[in-house]
Amino acid sequence: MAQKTVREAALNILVRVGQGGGYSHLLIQQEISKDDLNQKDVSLLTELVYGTLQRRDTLAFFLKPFVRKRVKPWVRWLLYLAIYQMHYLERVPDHAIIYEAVELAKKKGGKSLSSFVNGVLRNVQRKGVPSFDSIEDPVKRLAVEMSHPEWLVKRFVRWYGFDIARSMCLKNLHEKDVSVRVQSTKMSREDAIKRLEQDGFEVERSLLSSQGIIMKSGNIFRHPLFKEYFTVQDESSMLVGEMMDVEPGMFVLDACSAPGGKTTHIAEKMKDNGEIHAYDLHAKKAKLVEEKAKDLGLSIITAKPADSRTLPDIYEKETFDRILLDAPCSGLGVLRGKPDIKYQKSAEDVTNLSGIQTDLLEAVAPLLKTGGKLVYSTCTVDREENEHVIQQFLKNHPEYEIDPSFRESLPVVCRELSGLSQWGLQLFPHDLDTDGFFLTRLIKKS
Ligand SMILES: C[S@@+](CC[C@H](N)C(=O)[O-])C[C@H]1O[C@@H](n2cnc3c(N)ncnc32)[C@H](O)[C@@H]1O
Repeated sequence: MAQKTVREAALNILVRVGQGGGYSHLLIQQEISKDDLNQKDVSLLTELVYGTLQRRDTLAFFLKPFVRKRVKPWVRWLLYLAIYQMHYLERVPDHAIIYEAVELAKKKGGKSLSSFVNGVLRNVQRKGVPSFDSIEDPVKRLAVEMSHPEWLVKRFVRWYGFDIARSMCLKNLHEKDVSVRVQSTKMSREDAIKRLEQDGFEVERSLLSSQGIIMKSGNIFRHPLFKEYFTVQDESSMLVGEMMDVEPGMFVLDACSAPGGKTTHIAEKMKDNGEIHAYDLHAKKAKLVEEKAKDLGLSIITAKPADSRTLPDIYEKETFDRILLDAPCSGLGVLRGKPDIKYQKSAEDVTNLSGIQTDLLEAVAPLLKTGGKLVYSTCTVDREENEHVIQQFLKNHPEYEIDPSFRESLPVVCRELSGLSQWGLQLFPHDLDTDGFFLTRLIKKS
């Protein structure tokens, strides 16, 4: 695909995301599979879409002094796309970026629009973008500079203070390395690393999971062993499987399991011996868990659709040795890979989700055996969905406590992190370059 066409494809995706017509990561995936893109095109498309979307609010601030009238959404996205490249990317000279934007404007909107786009971009080039110093309020300034909505920045600052909020927002703007988990009943991590290095990949060992490998270069999705031996999973998610403290032969419940990343990890930890009962609200999603287990050659997982709030109707009390509640959440920890989320979620969503998380926890808690362990996790950095859910639960359930061995069973690199509290571990994206993630382990006292 010619570079100009990649820019057009990027613009089309941005416009669709802006209209609420799809998620950026899925639309990029669709575009990649539709066209025969080479690796360079794929990288450029991904960079243009994510970069522009990640910086949307900053780009709007940059553009404001140069556009006084209302413009159509696609024209606005075209200008954002061009200013993103002019301001943040060094590879392409400004005149080439402006030329391509003007050509695109001509193709989509005719001569007068192309003159408008040309005029705006030439002005931006000549006068430069406005300085953030013109925004007096520090929270507002941070929100604009880091392109995060103000309500969210306010919340981050309220929970964690200005410095952590700033580091987190900054990290959210940048892509992270892909990490994978090796199917440990089939291959050791060392053998996997040897094989990948022989095949030209650069990799690092994860410090959060003995099965984790961080890909520093190379496209793991195209590796011949990918489907049967590897699962793409953030290191923070791998930590959940590690912290489940399972053994072969156990009876395990995974209450919110799709697409099955953690379920299959737990099965691997159990050496595919025992039983895992996996549920997800949607039948289609529960199928994904079964398919994932099949690809990896794991036999102990049974996945079914159900609202896990109804599981007490299916199971006797004190049935399971281990329970995982990897709860549905706002996803505010995964903004690096899914920038759309920051513009879509609201404080009200967070509150609603914390209600669902509490209900799920209340429903599954009676199903744990005395002496059994329950891991609660989310991929968010919001206290209302994390510590507050756990605090409230423990207040109402004196039979439960935080597992006293939780802290010492964490990997060494996690033990001094600022997010480690009496309620669990809040991983920030800037701590260990993972997603933002919360996890804790409760134990039912005997
Ligand atoms: C964070 S995701 C789970 C990710 C999964 N554990 C993994 O590692 O691949 C949360 C899941 O909970 C499911 N879910 C939401 N509400 C639910 C409910 N009431 N009962 C069961 N599953 C639910 C969603 O469909 C979603 O797949």
